[in-house]
Amino acid sequence: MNKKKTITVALAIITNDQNDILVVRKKDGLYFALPGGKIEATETANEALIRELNEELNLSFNTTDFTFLANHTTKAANEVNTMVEGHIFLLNKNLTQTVSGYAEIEEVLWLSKANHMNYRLAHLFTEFALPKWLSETL
Ligand SMILES: Nc1nc2c([nH]c(=O)n2[C@H]2C[C@H](O)[C@@H](COP(=O)(O)OP(=O)(O)OP(=O)(O)O)O2)c(=O)[nH]1
Repeated sequence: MNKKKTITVALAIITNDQNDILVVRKKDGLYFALPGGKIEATETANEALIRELNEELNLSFNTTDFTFLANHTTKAANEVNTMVEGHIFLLNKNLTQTVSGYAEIEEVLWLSKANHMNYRLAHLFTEFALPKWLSETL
């Protein structure tokens, strides 16, 4: 039988004062996705998130800056025959600083309610974050 692989990731929903959401696109990636990445065996989801945000965006946070929202499992973006299990966290305050991408990040974008339909978004984003954001229940 063809058993699908599952990748476990920690992801952040980060907003600014305009209630835009921060999304990133990796080099060679087709989809914009929530920032974050794979959880290593030695760390909690929250610790992985802090590490990944530092590596990808050079942002420094404490674990208490985030509230855990939910786990959501769906089809992985950019990977064949793979599922992704996202541990999704919300940043407790709006981000006010300018953000740039580092390491494997090609593009960083503030997604607005006016422009989100113009971008190809990872399944996890469209299934989990988008409906909550649009209905203002984040
Ligand atoms: N960051 C992020 N990754 C996602 C989302 N949806 C989704 O399927 N993925 C997939 C894409 C990648 O296969 C995987 C995350 O891997 P990654 O490459 O960001 O993680 P990493 O930096 O720890 O990985 P590595 O390449 O160093 O091994 O999860 C999402 O919304 N955000």
